[in-house]
Amino acid sequence: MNRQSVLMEALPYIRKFHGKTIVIKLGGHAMVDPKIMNTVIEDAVLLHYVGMRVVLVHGGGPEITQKMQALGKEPKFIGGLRVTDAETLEIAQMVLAGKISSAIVSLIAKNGARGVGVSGNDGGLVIAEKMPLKKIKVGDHEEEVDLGFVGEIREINSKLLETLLDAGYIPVVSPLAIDRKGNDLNINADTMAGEIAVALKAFKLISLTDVDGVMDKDRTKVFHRLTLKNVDALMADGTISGGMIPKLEASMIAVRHGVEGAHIVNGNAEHNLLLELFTDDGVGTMITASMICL
Ligand SMILES: Nc1ncnc2c1ncn2[C@@H]1O[C@H](COP(=O)(O)OP(=O)(O)O)[C@@H](O)[C@H]1O
Ligand SMILES: CC(=O)N[C@@H](CCC(=O)OP(=O)(O)O)C(=O)O
Repeated sequence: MNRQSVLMEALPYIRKFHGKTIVIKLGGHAMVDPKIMNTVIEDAVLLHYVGMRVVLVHGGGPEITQKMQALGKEPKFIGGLRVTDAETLEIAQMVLAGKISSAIVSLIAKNGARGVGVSGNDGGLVIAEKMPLKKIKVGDHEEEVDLGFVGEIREINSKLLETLLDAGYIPVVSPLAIDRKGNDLNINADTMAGEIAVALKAFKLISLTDVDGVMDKDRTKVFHRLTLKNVDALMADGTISGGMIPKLEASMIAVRHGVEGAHIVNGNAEHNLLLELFTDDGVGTMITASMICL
């Protein structure tokens, strides 16, 4: 394709997205290579400069896991959620709000825009409650397990984010929350991104991860377009597992509540964010309420 066609393909999208809110979730597995991470932030800053209201929500699961292991703690996940004791919560706070958020804000500055790191507990942004006991299958019976300091979101007060966006900042949100008594809770970053997209009435929710999109059971084929009904079926037949579960649950919540499209994209290839948004075919998986013709 010549340069002119590339531009002509992108321009209608640039016009359509102007002034719209986009929530981009940076998965921990998509933040491994510093060079690619820089191109992701470069793209996010470009979206900001073409007039989109960009909110970044970051993860950091792999780095929390690494720190836990270095301290001799064994990480445990149930349904894609980390079992979080008091010490693990402290590690999560240090890694997420202390390190990753600050690094992203600096990268935004290097790319010529202004980012502000906020955690779910800043300004009462995310109010959650401790998650109730989860039922899991052990052999032929069910057991109830306590996930510890993991939160279930009850309320998002998006005013803080709107204020930052109105003032021209790119908010960088860490997946932590507080309960109504001010106790800290760990939140899955996909869930956080989905709920924030709903609260901000975002146009798009983009999840950058380490796979090319939602794949079939033997992981040979990527589904480029899925409806809510398709996702339900893939969840039910066991095609979806591990970290993809909260990602797709969050995508479904977002789309059910008015977000036009939730996208799962490989963040480990340069400029995939732009290719997904500004080309007709995209590169990852787009989830919509029903099949739409482009
Ligand atoms: N059907 C599926 N298609 C693609 N990936 C899947 C699927 N089911 C489970 N996964 C897993 O989900 C992972 C992405 O989730 P996760 O590890 O939590 O990423 P992130 O840290 O980017 O949020 C993939 O690396 C893959 O192992
Ligand atoms: C409750 C829960 O699971 N919290 C996550 C928060 C970070 C996260 O979600 O990071 P990724 O997006 O990289 O997976 C955790 O502790 O790993």
